Amino acid sequence: MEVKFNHVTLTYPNGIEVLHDMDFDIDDGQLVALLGPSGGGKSTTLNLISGLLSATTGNIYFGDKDVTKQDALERGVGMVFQNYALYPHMTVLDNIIFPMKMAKIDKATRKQRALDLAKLVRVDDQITKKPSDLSGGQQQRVAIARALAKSPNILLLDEPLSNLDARLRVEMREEIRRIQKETGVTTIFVTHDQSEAMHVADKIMVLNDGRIQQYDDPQSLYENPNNQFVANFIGEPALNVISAHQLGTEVTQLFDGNVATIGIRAEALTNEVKEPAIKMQAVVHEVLSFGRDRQATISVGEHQLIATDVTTSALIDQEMTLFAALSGVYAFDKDGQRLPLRGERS
Ligand SMILES: Nc1ncnc2c1ncn2[C@@H]1O[C@H](COP(=O)(O)OP(=O)(O)OP(=O)(O)O)[C@@H](O)[C@H]1O
Repeated sequence: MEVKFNHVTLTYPNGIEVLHDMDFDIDDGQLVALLGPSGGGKSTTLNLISGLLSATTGNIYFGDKDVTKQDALERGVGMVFQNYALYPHMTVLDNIIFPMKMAKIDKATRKQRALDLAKLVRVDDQITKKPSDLSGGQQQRVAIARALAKSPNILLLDEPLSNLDARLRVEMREEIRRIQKETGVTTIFVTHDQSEAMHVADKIMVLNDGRIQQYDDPQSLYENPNNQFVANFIGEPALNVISAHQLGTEVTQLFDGNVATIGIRAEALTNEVKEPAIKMQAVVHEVLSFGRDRQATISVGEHQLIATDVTTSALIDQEMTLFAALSGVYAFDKDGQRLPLRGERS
């Protein structure tokens, strides 16, 4: 089911507007991540979609239907929370059956559907166990099956992986993607972990200060960030940021507008010529190798940078010329808005 926000705002009872002019469409069948730092507005946005919160102004649509005034039950959403919230005294199967029992779906139908869902989320060999006998990942699978029990219009996941250890997180994010693709249910997923969002989502909405910073597919967010916030938030290691005056007009004149800072991706920086590239005088302090990865620490004037494509042949502690491939170099104005390369503005 398509979700549409039409100029939605939310003001909490304390009078503070925390979401400003949210205007977006989520296509039917997509997996969308709401990504941003703490306090950015992710949970508030999710709760507006679920109906747990009501929009202060603006309208929310599911497909062609205006659901702005509907509560969570009427909207038919399935929700999964970070703490699973399974019923501890019920078996896995009964946990999945429970919402269908409440909805008075007949016994045989609900049992068959619960068995099908247990199979879908791959806990069909665990159905007689209690939640406490399952691993965190298995509990989360059951929580997803339970949320899908009533065939929701939309599936909402609030930081579903944050209680799992690193290895399980990677496994479960692939599982969420698989389950979502198999069911085709439009799914919205809250996370503060950029790598999680980049791996699972068809599109990512980056939220900060209650505003959409950018809403795009993962590759475009990485390659073409709208502003300094998005460029900083997406990518590991974080973007290198250098003041414009450090690099001089030779670099700033490549861009249209008043350049305040330049951002350089760690993998764009190299000691071997890459064209087209900008040049800078730098000192390489150290090049460390970690298996197939490398990481160099560098200074350019007063700025400390991290580079992942500097070879071990670089001179250490001596000034040398480094190159930054233009595809990984972004210019920002004083407000952090991205400036285009000269002649690139459409
Ligand atoms: N019940 C509330 N009353 C007043 N302000 C609130 C309430 N809940 C959240 N806020 C404020 O709304 C803003 C957005 O919060 P929200 O919880 O949506 O952010 P978030 O991105 O989900 O953060 P987190 O990752 O920490 O959960 C914050 O400034 C927060 O302080």
